[in-house]
Amino acid sequence: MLEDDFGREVTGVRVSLTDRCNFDCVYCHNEGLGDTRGPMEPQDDELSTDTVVAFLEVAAEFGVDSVKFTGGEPMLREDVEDIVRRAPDEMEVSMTTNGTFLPGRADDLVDAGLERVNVSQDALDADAFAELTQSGAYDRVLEGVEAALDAGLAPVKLNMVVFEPTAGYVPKMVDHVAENPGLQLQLIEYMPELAGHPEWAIDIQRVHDWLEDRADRVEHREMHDRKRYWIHSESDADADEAAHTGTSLAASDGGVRTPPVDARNSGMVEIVDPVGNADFCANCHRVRLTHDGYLKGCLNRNDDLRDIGDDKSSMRAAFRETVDTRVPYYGEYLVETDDGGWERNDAYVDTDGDRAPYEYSE
Ligand SMILES: Nc1nc2c(ncn2[C@@H]2O[C@H](COP(=O)(O)OP(=O)(O)OP(=O)(O)O)[C@@H](O)[C@H]2O)c(=O)[nH]1
Ligand SMILES: C[S@@+](CC[C@H](N)C(=O)[O-])C[C@H]1O[C@@H](n2cnc3c(N)ncnc32)[C@H](O)[C@@H]1O
Ligand code: SF4
Ligand code: SF4
Repeated sequence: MLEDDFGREVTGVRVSLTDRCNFDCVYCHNEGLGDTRGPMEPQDDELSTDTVVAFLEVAAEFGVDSVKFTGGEPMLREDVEDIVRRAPDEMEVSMTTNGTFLPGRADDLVDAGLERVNVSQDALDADAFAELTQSGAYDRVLEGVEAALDAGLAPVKLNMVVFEPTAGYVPKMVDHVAENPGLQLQLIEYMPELAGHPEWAIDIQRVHDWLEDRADRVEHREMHDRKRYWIHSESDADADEAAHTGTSLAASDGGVRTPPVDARNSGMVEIVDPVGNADFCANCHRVRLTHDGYLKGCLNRNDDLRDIGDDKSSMRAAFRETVDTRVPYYGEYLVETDDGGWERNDAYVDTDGDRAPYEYSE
């Protein structure tokens, strides 16, 4: 297993299969690949099926035991099933998707070896969903979640980005997963680093505090030192109160409610809180492959992109170099200033990437 200079072993790879998407979510960081907007058709710069598989085989040689397929929207590619089928047996294979293409394909993905899936769902309300994703596909996403559950993917995690426009929906989403066996929830702190709009962020600690108050059990996940809360669902009356409390989660004075009185079921809620979190970065064990064949050591960086080339020897070299040079983003690449802000560490001002950064536009 390869380890970087900060003692972080690399155990996972995240592979963006495309930078295209059928949604245009207002918050999208697109895993650092620039805008998702553009043609929907397959593009010439996308890695071939064979290249993705060869890269995974190289990663397995280095002891990597999990792969996450992401995008853009990974299921816009017709060969996802093929790639999953050909992934090394020793790897846990998962995918993060907006869910719209799961109906009709979830069974084939399971046959191919997909073990679990994360589906992005930011709200339980069609209008809010449409506003956030700039799409009218709410019902289709719900069908996608059902298809994933029916196909036996376990767990099915709902990914919800928590920021000003969604914070009010947190309590309902928490109840939703507590009431539906097979579902789990990831509350993802809004990351403005690539997407801009820092003013949309809310204080994620308030969500931690609120969950802590409701949880029967709290666990720490080794990866990123993330916290997991096990939550009972509430009676309908409590859910109404929780929805009200959710509105106050978005308000500056915060909102903490009393524990549930009528517990029926239990669900897992995990908080993904990377922003300004040096502990999160100190426990980061994955490298990323872009849709057009560049390795990067950190989601937030685009100045260290390394071409994997076409053959396994260049892939091995790029992998080793990427691990050798990867650094925790918060705490090392960025260092905290006296006034609590973050500035780039002079040691990393001269970077040696092979490629110009991907671009975003408003
Ligand atoms: N900054 C940062 N954000 C991350 C990292 N991993 C996940 N995230 C955030 O969480 C989002 C959802 O991640 P997913 O790809 O669904 O899955 P995951 O939580 O990383 O992995 P699993 O829980 O194991 O499925 C990402 O798109 C990021 O916004 C990371 O290493 N660094
Ligand atoms: C970039 S998407 C790619 C996969 C797929 N299209 C989807 O939406 O699930 C991966 C995850 O990143 C999350 N995400 C996108 N932009 C984000 C941001 N600015 N802050 C936090 N999470 C974000 C999305 O919610 C989604 O769960
Ligand atoms: S569905 Fe995923 S990739 Fe597409 S715009 Fe939304 S977050 Fe970005
Ligand atoms: S080092 Fe980069 S990719 Fe890893 S957790 Fe920190 S911000 Fe995320």
